[in-house]
Amino acid sequence: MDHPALSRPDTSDPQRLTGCPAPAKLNLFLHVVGRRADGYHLLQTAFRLLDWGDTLDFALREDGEIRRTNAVAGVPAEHDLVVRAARLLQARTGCTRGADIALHKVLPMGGGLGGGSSDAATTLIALNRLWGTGLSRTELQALGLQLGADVPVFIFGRDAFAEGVGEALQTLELPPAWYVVLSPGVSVSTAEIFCAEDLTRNTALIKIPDFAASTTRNDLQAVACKRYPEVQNAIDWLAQFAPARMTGSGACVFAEVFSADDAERIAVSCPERWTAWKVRSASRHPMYEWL
Ligand SMILES: C[C@](O)(CO)[C@H](O)COP(=O)(O)OP(=O)(O)OC[C@H]1O[C@@H](n2ccc(N)nc2=O)[C@H](O)[C@@H]1O
Ligand SMILES: Nc1ncnc2c1ncn2[C@@H]1O[C@H](COP(=O)(O)OP(=O)(O)OP(=O)(O)O)[C@@H](O)[C@H]1O
Repeated sequence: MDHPALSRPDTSDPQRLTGCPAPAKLNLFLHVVGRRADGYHLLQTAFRLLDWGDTLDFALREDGEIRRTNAVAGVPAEHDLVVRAARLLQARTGCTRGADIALHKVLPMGGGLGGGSSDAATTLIALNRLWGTGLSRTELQALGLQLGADVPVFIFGRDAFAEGVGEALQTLELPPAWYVVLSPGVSVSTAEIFCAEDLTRNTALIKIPDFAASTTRNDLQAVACKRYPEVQNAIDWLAQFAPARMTGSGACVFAEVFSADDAERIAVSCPERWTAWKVRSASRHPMYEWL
Protein backbone atom coordinates (compact mmCIF):
# COMPACT_ATOMS: atom_id res chain seq x y z
CA MET A 1 0.00 0.00 0.00
CA ASP A 2 1.20 3.51 -0.76
CA HIS A 3 1.07 6.23 1.86
CA PRO A 4 1.87 9.95 1.97
CA ALA A 5 5.28 10.93 3.34
CA LEU A 6 5.24 12.70 6.70
CA SER A 7 5.36 16.47 6.48
CA ARG A 8 6.13 19.24 8.95
CA PRO A 9 3.34 20.68 11.10
CA ASP A 10 1.54 23.92 10.28
CA THR A 11 2.72 26.44 12.90
CA SER A 12 1.15 29.57 11.38
CA ASP A 13 -1.51 29.98 14.12
CA PRO A 14 -0.08 30.46 17.65
CA GLN A 15 -3.25 28.86 19.08
CA ARG A 16 -2.87 25.55 17.25
CA LEU A 17 -0.47 23.02 15.71
CA THR A 18 -1.92 20.93 12.91
CA GLY A 19 -0.56 17.93 11.02
CA CYS A 20 2.00 16.98 13.67
CA PRO A 21 3.62 13.72 12.54
CA ALA A 22 4.13 10.66 14.75
CA PRO A 23 6.48 8.39 12.80
CA ALA A 24 6.69 4.61 13.14
CA LYS A 25 9.88 2.78 14.13
CA LEU A 26 11.41 -0.54 13.28
CA ASN A 27 13.61 -2.55 15.63
CA LEU A 28 16.30 -3.68 13.17
CA PHE A 29 17.30 -6.21 15.81
CA LEU A 30 16.28 -6.74 19.42
CA HIS A 31 18.30 -8.71 21.96
CA VAL A 32 17.04 -9.40 25.46
CA VAL A 33 20.16 -9.28 27.62
CA GLY A 34 18.72 -9.44 31.14
CA ARG A 35 15.85 -8.63 33.44
CA ARG A 36 15.47 -5.97 36.13
CA ALA A 37 14.13 -6.66 39.61
CA ASP A 38 10.84 -4.96 38.62
CA GLY A 39 10.33 -7.46 35.78
CA TYR A 40 11.23 -5.07 32.93
CA HIS A 41 13.72 -6.48 30.46
CA LEU A 42 17.14 -5.10 29.59
CA LEU A 43 17.57 -4.83 25.84
CA GLN A 44 19.99 -3.99 23.10
CA THR A 45 18.17 -2.78 20.01
CA ALA A 46 18.58 -0.58 16.93
CA PHE A 47 15.70 1.81 16.31
CA ARG A 48 15.10 3.02 12.77
CA LEU A 49 12.61 5.86 12.23
CA LEU A 50 10.28 5.63 9.25
CA ASP A 51 8.75 8.24 6.94
CA TRP A 52 5.28 6.89 7.75
CA GLY A 53 2.99 7.40 10.68
CA ASP A 54 -0.01 8.91 12.43
CA THR A 55 -0.75 12.64 12.58
CA LEU A 56 -2.14 14.78 15.38
CA ASP A 57 -3.72 18.23 15.66
CA PHE A 58 -3.56 20.32 18.83
CA ALA A 59 -5.63 23.40 19.72
CA LEU A 60 -4.95 25.45 22.83
CA ARG A 61 -7.57 25.58 25.60
CA GLU A 62 -7.25 28.08 28.43
CA ASP A 63 -9.50 26.10 30.81
CA GLY A 64 -6.96 23.35 31.51
CA GLU A 65 -9.12 20.57 30.00
CA ILE A 66 -7.50 17.84 27.88
CA ARG A 67 -9.99 16.54 25.31
CA ARG A 68 -9.59 14.11 22.44
CA THR A 69 -11.97 15.44 19.82
CA ASN A 70 -12.36 12.39 17.56
CA ALA A 71 -13.21 8.74 18.13
CA VAL A 72 -10.40 6.21 17.59
CA ALA A 73 -11.46 2.57 17.20
CA GLY A 74 -9.98 0.43 19.97
CA VAL A 75 -8.55 3.36 21.98
CA PRO A 76 -11.01 5.05 24.38
CA ALA A 77 -9.87 8.63 25.11
CA GLU A 78 -9.16 7.92 28.78
CA HIS A 79 -6.75 5.09 27.84
CA ASP A 80 -5.10 7.01 25.03
CA LEU A 81 -1.39 7.54 25.61
CA VAL A 82 -1.89 10.94 23.98
CA VAL A 83 -4.27 12.09 26.73
CA ARG A 84 -2.03 10.56 29.39
CA ALA A 85 1.01 12.34 27.91
CA ALA A 86 -0.76 15.71 27.98
CA ARG A 87 -1.82 15.23 31.63
CA LEU A 88 1.70 14.15 32.58
CA LEU A 89 3.20 17.29 31.05
CA GLN A 90 0.67 19.44 32.95
CA ALA A 91 1.52 17.67 36.21
CA ARG A 92 5.29 17.93 35.64
CA THR A 93 5.26 21.65 34.79
CA GLY A 94 2.25 22.99 36.70
CA CYS A 95 0.89 24.32 33.40
CA THR A 96 -2.76 25.42 33.68
CA ARG A 97 -3.46 25.38 29.95
CA GLY A 98 -5.26 22.52 28.19
CA ALA A 99 -5.74 21.23 24.65
CA ASP A 100 -8.16 19.72 22.16
CA ILE A 101 -6.37 16.85 20.45
CA ALA A 102 -7.34 15.02 17.25
CA LEU A 103 -5.52 11.76 16.52
CA HIS A 104 -5.51 10.48 12.94
CA LYS A 105 -4.50 6.83 13.30
CA VAL A 106 -2.72 5.17 10.40
CA LEU A 107 -0.35 2.70 12.07
CA PRO A 108 -1.65 -0.76 12.99
CA MET A 109 -2.06 -1.19 16.75
CA GLY A 110 -0.12 -3.85 18.57
CA GLY A 111 2.09 -3.89 15.50
CA GLY A 112 5.53 -3.39 17.04
CA LEU A 113 5.79 -0.10 15.12
CA GLY A 114 5.58 1.99 18.29
CA GLY A 115 2.46 3.83 17.16
CA GLY A 116 0.99 4.67 20.55
CA SER A 117 4.42 5.58 21.90
CA SER A 118 5.10 7.88 18.96
CA ASP A 119 1.70 9.56 19.38
CA ALA A 120 2.63 10.21 23.02
CA ALA A 121 6.07 11.57 22.08
CA THR A 122 4.58 13.92 19.48
CA THR A 123 2.08 15.12 22.09
CA LEU A 124 4.86 15.95 24.55
CA ILE A 125 6.91 17.78 21.91
CA ALA A 126 3.90 19.69 20.49
CA LEU A 127 2.35 20.73 23.81
CA ASN A 128 5.74 21.71 25.22
CA ARG A 129 5.81 24.25 22.38
CA LEU A 130 2.12 25.26 22.40
CA TRP A 131 2.07 25.70 26.18
CA GLY A 132 5.53 27.26 26.33
CA THR A 133 6.58 24.86 29.09
CA GLY A 134 10.21 24.89 27.91
CA LEU A 135 11.35 21.37 28.88
CA SER A 136 14.57 20.22 27.20
CA ARG A 137 14.87 17.13 25.02
CA THR A 138 16.45 15.20 27.90
CA GLU A 139 13.71 16.25 30.32
CA LEU A 140 10.98 15.24 27.85
CA GLN A 141 12.67 11.88 27.23
CA ALA A 142 12.66 11.17 30.98
CA LEU A 143 9.00 12.19 31.18
CA GLY A 144 8.14 10.03 28.17
CA LEU A 145 9.76 6.98 29.77
CA GLN A 146 7.03 7.11 32.44
CA LEU A 147 4.51 6.40 29.66
CA GLY A 148 6.37 3.53 27.99
CA ALA A 149 9.81 2.19 27.12
CA ASP A 150 9.40 3.14 23.44
CA VAL A 151 8.50 6.81 24.00
CA PRO A 152 12.01 8.29 24.59
CA VAL A 153 13.44 7.33 21.20
CA PHE A 154 10.82 9.36 19.34
CA ILE A 155 11.74 12.44 21.41
CA PHE A 156 15.44 11.67 20.82
CA GLY A 157 14.34 11.96 17.21
CA ARG A 158 17.10 10.05 15.42
CA ASP A 159 17.99 6.47 14.54
CA ALA A 160 19.45 5.05 17.71
CA PHE A 161 21.22 2.18 19.39
CA ALA A 162 19.35 1.61 22.64
CA GLU A 163 20.20 -0.12 25.89
CA GLY A 164 18.58 -0.30 29.32
CA VAL A 165 14.85 -0.83 28.79
CA GLY A 166 15.24 1.19 25.59
CA GLU A 167 15.97 4.59 27.13
CA ALA A 168 19.78 4.74 27.00
CA LEU A 169 20.19 6.06 23.48
CA GLN A 170 23.13 6.71 21.17
CA THR A 171 22.79 8.13 17.68
CA LEU A 172 23.22 5.66 14.83
CA GLU A 173 24.26 6.89 11.39
CA LEU A 174 22.45 4.62 8.95
CA PRO A 175 22.25 4.98 5.17
CA PRO A 176 18.77 5.72 3.75
CA ALA A 177 16.82 2.55 2.99
CA TRP A 178 13.55 1.19 1.63
CA TYR A 179 11.51 -1.38 3.50
CA VAL A 180 8.47 -3.53 2.99
CA VAL A 181 6.45 -3.61 6.22
CA LEU A 182 3.79 -6.29 6.44
CA SER A 183 0.97 -6.54 8.97
CA PRO A 184 -0.25 -10.13 9.37
CA GLY A 185 -3.59 -8.89 10.68
CA VAL A 186 -3.13 -9.83 14.31
CA SER A 187 -2.48 -7.54 17.28
CA VAL A 188 0.20 -8.68 19.73
CA SER A 189 0.31 -7.67 23.40
CA THR A 190 3.84 -6.57 24.33
CA ALA A 191 3.38 -7.66 27.94
CA GLU A 192 2.31 -11.17 26.86
CA ILE A 193 5.49 -11.66 24.85
CA PHE A 194 7.83 -10.35 27.57
CA CYS A 195 6.11 -12.53 30.21
CA ALA A 196 6.54 -15.77 28.24
CA GLU A 197 8.35 -18.59 30.06
CA ASP A 198 10.17 -19.60 26.88
CA LEU A 199 11.63 -16.14 26.12
CA THR A 200 15.44 -16.06 25.74
CA ARG A 201 16.70 -13.55 28.31
CA ASN A 202 20.47 -14.00 28.23
CA THR A 203 21.71 -13.00 24.80
CA ALA A 204 25.37 -11.91 24.95
CA LEU A 205 26.06 -8.16 24.83
CA ILE A 206 27.29 -6.79 21.51
CA LYS A 207 29.14 -3.58 20.65
CA ILE A 208 27.48 -0.94 18.47
CA PRO A 209 29.25 -1.66 15.17
CA ASP A 210 28.53 -5.39 15.33
CA PHE A 211 24.92 -5.43 14.37
CA ALA A 212 25.05 -6.80 10.84
CA ALA A 213 21.77 -8.61 10.16
CA SER A 214 23.56 -11.96 9.97
CA THR A 215 24.77 -11.78 13.57
CA THR A 216 21.66 -10.37 15.21
CA ARG A 217 18.03 -11.38 15.67
CA ASN A 218 14.83 -10.40 17.38
CA ASP A 219 14.64 -12.46 20.56
CA LEU A 220 10.90 -11.78 20.82
CA GLN A 221 10.21 -13.32 17.40
CA ALA A 222 10.23 -17.02 18.34
CA VAL A 223 7.82 -16.39 21.22
CA ALA A 224 5.45 -14.30 19.09
CA CYS A 225 5.51 -16.80 16.19
CA LYS A 226 4.64 -19.67 18.51
CA ARG A 227 1.59 -17.81 19.85
CA TYR A 228 0.59 -16.12 16.60
CA PRO A 229 1.33 -18.47 13.66
CA GLU A 230 0.37 -15.74 11.13
CA VAL A 231 3.51 -13.83 12.17
CA GLN A 232 5.63 -16.83 11.13
CA ASN A 233 3.62 -17.19 7.91
CA ALA A 234 4.22 -13.54 7.08
CA ILE A 235 7.97 -13.87 7.72
CA ASP A 236 8.12 -16.97 5.50
CA TRP A 237 6.28 -15.16 2.69
CA LEU A 238 8.43 -12.01 2.85
CA ALA A 239 11.65 -14.05 3.12
CA GLN A 240 11.14 -15.19 -0.48
CA PHE A 241 12.25 -11.71 -1.50
CA ALA A 242 14.71 -10.52 1.18
CA PRO A 243 15.79 -11.38 4.74
CA ALA A 244 12.69 -10.78 6.87
CA ARG A 245 12.16 -10.40 10.61
CA MET A 246 9.69 -9.12 13.15
CA THR A 247 9.81 -5.58 14.64
CA GLY A 248 9.46 -5.05 18.40
CA SER A 249 7.05 -7.50 19.99
CA GLY A 250 5.23 -7.91 16.66
CA ALA A 251 2.96 -8.43 14.91
CA CYS A 252 4.46 -6.56 11.92
CA VAL A 253 7.38 -7.98 9.98
CA PHE A 254 9.74 -6.18 7.61
CA ALA A 255 12.46 -6.60 5.02
CA GLU A 256 14.96 -4.10 3.67
CA VAL A 257 14.94 -3.99 -0.13
CA PHE A 258 17.18 -2.32 -2.74
CA SER A 259 14.81 0.26 -4.18
CA ALA A 260 11.39 1.89 -4.10
CA ASP A 261 10.46 -0.19 -7.15
CA ASP A 262 11.34 -3.44 -5.37
CA ALA A 263 9.33 -2.36 -2.34
CA GLU A 264 6.36 -1.52 -4.55
CA ARG A 265 6.54 -4.80 -6.47
CA ILE A 266 6.67 -6.89 -3.30
CA ALA A 267 4.00 -4.87 -1.47
CA VAL A 268 1.45 -5.20 -4.30
CA SER A 269 1.92 -8.97 -4.45
CA CYS A 270 1.15 -9.40 -0.75
CA PRO A 271 -1.63 -11.97 -0.06
CA GLU A 272 -5.02 -10.29 0.35
CA ARG A 273 -5.49 -11.29 3.97
CA TRP A 274 -2.48 -9.18 4.98
CA THR A 275 -1.49 -5.55 4.37
CA ALA A 276 1.92 -4.51 3.08
CA TRP A 277 3.40 -1.01 2.81
CA LYS A 278 6.33 0.39 0.88
CA VAL A 279 8.15 2.55 3.43
CA ARG A 280 11.21 4.78 3.37
CA SER A 281 13.51 5.45 6.31
CA ALA A 282 13.58 8.90 7.91
CA SER A 283 16.86 9.77 9.58
CA ARG A 284 15.24 12.47 11.78
CA HIS A 285 11.88 13.07 13.39
CA PRO A 286 10.14 15.84 11.37
CA MET A 287 9.84 17.89 14.62
CA TYR A 288 13.47 17.29 15.62
CA GLU A 289 14.42 20.99 15.51
CA TRP A 290 11.74 21.96 18.03
CA LEU A 291 13.92 20.87 20.96
C1 LIG B 1 9.25 -4.29 22.33
C2 LIG B 1 9.56 -2.80 22.19
O1 LIG B 1 8.60 -2.19 21.35
C3 LIG B 1 10.93 -2.64 21.54
O2 LIG B 1 11.18 -1.33 21.11
C4 LIG B 1 9.54 -2.12 23.54
O3 LIG B 1 10.47 -2.74 24.41
C5 LIG B 1 8.16 -2.08 24.17
O4 LIG B 1 7.93 -0.79 24.59
P1 LIG B 1 6.46 -0.29 25.01
O5 LIG B 1 5.45 -0.80 24.07
O6 LIG B 1 6.59 1.19 25.22
O7 LIG B 1 6.29 -1.07 26.35
P2 LIG B 1 5.74 -0.57 27.77
O8 LIG B 1 4.38 0.01 27.58
O9 LIG B 1 6.80 0.21 28.49
O10 LIG B 1 5.61 -1.99 28.49
C6 LIG B 1 4.61 -2.93 28.22
C7 LIG B 1 4.98 -4.20 28.97
O11 LIG B 1 6.05 -4.87 28.29
C8 LIG B 1 7.02 -5.38 29.21
N1 LIG B 1 8.33 -4.78 28.92
C9 LIG B 1 8.44 -3.68 28.14
C10 LIG B 1 9.69 -3.14 27.83
C11 LIG B 1 10.83 -3.78 28.37
N2 LIG B 1 12.05 -3.33 28.12
N3 LIG B 1 10.69 -4.87 29.15
C12 LIG B 1 9.47 -5.39 29.43
O12 LIG B 1 9.37 -6.39 30.13
C13 LIG B 1 6.48 -5.08 30.58
O13 LIG B 1 5.79 -6.24 31.00
C14 LIG B 1 5.49 -3.98 30.37
O14 LIG B 1 4.45 -4.05 31.31
N1 LIG C 1 -2.55 6.55 20.81
C1 LIG C 1 -2.58 5.21 20.81
N2 LIG C 1 -2.39 4.54 19.66
C2 LIG C 1 -2.37 3.19 19.65
N3 LIG C 1 -2.56 2.41 20.71
C3 LIG C 1 -2.73 3.02 21.88
C4 LIG C 1 -2.74 4.44 21.97
N4 LIG C 1 -2.94 4.74 23.25
C5 LIG C 1 -3.04 3.59 23.92
N5 LIG C 1 -2.92 2.54 23.11
C6 LIG C 1 -2.96 1.11 23.52
O1 LIG C 1 -1.66 0.56 23.34
C7 LIG C 1 -1.73 -0.73 22.70
C8 LIG C 1 -0.47 -0.94 21.87
O2 LIG C 1 -0.50 -0.06 20.80
P1 LIG C 1 0.74 0.30 19.87
O3 LIG C 1 0.20 0.51 18.51
O4 LIG C 1 1.55 1.37 20.46
O5 LIG C 1 1.56 -1.07 19.91
P2 LIG C 1 2.93 -1.41 19.32
O6 LIG C 1 3.09 -0.85 17.96
O7 LIG C 1 3.11 -2.89 19.49
O8 LIG C 1 3.90 -0.63 20.26
P3 LIG C 1 5.35 -1.00 20.72
O9 LIG C 1 6.18 -1.20 19.52
O10 LIG C 1 5.66 0.26 21.49
O11 LIG C 1 5.20 -2.22 21.59
C9 LIG C 1 -3.02 -0.67 21.89
O12 LIG C 1 -3.56 -1.95 21.74
C10 LIG C 1 -3.92 0.26 22.70
O13 LIG C 1 -4.70 -0.48 23.61
